[in-house]
Amino acid sequence: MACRGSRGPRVFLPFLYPSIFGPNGSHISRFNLAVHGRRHASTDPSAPAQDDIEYATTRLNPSPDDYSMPNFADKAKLTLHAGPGGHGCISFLREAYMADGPPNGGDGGHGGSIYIQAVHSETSLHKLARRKFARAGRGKSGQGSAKGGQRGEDVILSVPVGTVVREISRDDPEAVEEYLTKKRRKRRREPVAVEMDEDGEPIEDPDRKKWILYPGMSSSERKRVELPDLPIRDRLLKQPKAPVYLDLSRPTPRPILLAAGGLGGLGNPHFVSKNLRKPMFATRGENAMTMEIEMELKLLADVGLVGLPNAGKSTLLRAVTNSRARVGNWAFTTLQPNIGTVVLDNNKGRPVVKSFKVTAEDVSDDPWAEPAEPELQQRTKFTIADIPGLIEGAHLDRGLGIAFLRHVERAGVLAFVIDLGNGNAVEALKALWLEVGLYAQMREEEEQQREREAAIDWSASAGETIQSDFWTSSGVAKTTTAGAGLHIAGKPWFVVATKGDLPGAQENFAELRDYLAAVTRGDEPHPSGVEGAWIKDCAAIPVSAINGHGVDRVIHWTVGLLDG
Ligand SMILES: Nc1nc2c(ncn2[C@@H]2O[C@H](COP(=O)(O)OP(=O)(O)OP(=O)(O)O)[C@@H](O)[C@H]2O)c(=O)[nH]1
Ligand SMILES: [Mg+2]
Repeated sequence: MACRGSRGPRVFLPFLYPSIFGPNGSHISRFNLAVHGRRHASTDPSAPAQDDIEYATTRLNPSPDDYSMPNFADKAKLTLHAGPGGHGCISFLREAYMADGPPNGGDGGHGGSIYIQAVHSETSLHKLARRKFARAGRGKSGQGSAKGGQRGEDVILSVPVGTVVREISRDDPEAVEEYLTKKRRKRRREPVAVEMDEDGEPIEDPDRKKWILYPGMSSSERKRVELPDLPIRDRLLKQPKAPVYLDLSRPTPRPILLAAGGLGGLGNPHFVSKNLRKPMFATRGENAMTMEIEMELKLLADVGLVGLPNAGKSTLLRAVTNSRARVGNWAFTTLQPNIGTVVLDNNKGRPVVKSFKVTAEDVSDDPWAEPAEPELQQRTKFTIADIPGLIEGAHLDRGLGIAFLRHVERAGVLAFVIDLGNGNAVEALKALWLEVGLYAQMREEEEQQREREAAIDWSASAGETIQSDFWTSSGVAKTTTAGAGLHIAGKPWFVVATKGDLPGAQENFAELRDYLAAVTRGDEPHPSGVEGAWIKDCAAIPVSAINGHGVDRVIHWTVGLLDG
């Protein structure tokens, strides 16, 4: 696969091509040795320092202002207001020669609900983060001539695949009402004294507030009117059980309910009985729930690049993809994650790199359907996430902290990008793994805490509500904690030893390679120190991303790990 835009200076780097040149360097020609000696012998005082090497401005060595930075947010907090129901109507048929017609008040419309859907077309939460709240439509009230009110408009929040949704709090006035009504009804069956308020006045039945009385009634009529028991109504949609926790790691074929709208009130024809032919009342629409949610996007790339600041991660991303990530010779050039796509088939259907992935395609339209049998599919591309650099002590919130690691947490493969021209590569790798290990530990503790909290049932009507259980029944499962730290340390990983063109890179690389061989043999512990971590084949691939040298091997190696 040809590297994109590899038009740097013609530097010959034999150690980037070990398959052509034997380990003893026997095939290196005199000319090559001369070039090599001039560029890499760090002991040579005439060797140019890193900053002295002039690189032409190319796609891989762009000027710092040649980049694209789409809007991006990986966190959002929203307050959801479901729509309240419209009121029922009190009305009677009036026609010529029919002065006293039957009741014909329409029912109120139901309030709109709020749903969430994970779609591939969204890549960021910035639109929702700006919005702060989402409000579904209110149901319209019913009208005369048996005209039902219009339903409130539903709201569907479209979020990127990889979003985790957590409920922070909810206020469901109807659930509280339902609970109190049940309690009151139970008490009414037992003879009790009428409840009095502080002034000794009898407390008005709270159920009365749920009725609308005919506006033409006098106040004495209002006091005398006998209201029936509130009808028990079936909910169209059950509120999801608290606390909502959704891990939308796959596109959802249908929107998932977050907050159901209130039911519309009933018009007066519903209350006609043998004894009451002209009911002068209707019911009010239900109040709707308010819910506060927090969303967190964990990008779903196949490969995650982890490295110290200024290591060359963004340059590597540019070299293997069409990304226009910002590159600059200073730390923290990248401030938000970049995703690039490596195309393996040149978009012509003919594979350049053969790769297969196991898919359990979520094409089924039914979220409750059994997951489909996995099948083998030709992989035509894979994605790489480049995140801001980590510095030593990032877990203590130094630099930009370790929060960005959430974007590589779900990657299938981790690629540690290490600058061969900047200090000992082995030490750099250990420092990075330390931060990654601490991050994994922190996430696992958070997860356990959340599970403990979820086990406590705070709701009054515990176990009574039925949820729309998409997340549990369809396999979009809650994240389960693996053994301590293993959910990241258990992933396949490799090292991309970059800036191979710099002086001293070769010795540094040789030390790194020996160290990784020892880790693979089991002579050295895994750099994270986690027991049982992945050490099947720890490799280091030397590249010079700025020249596009060696980057094809990164692609082949990654594909091997993804397929493995
Ligand atoms: N000599 C040489 N320089 C390189 C190579 N790759 C990247 N650089 C330079 O290293 C500097 C940093 O590169 P970036 O790609 O921005 O590094 P980064 O890891 O993304 O940095 P942050 O985003 O700050 O974490 C730039 O000046 C690049 O031109 C390489 O292979 N050889
Ligand atoms: Mg960068």
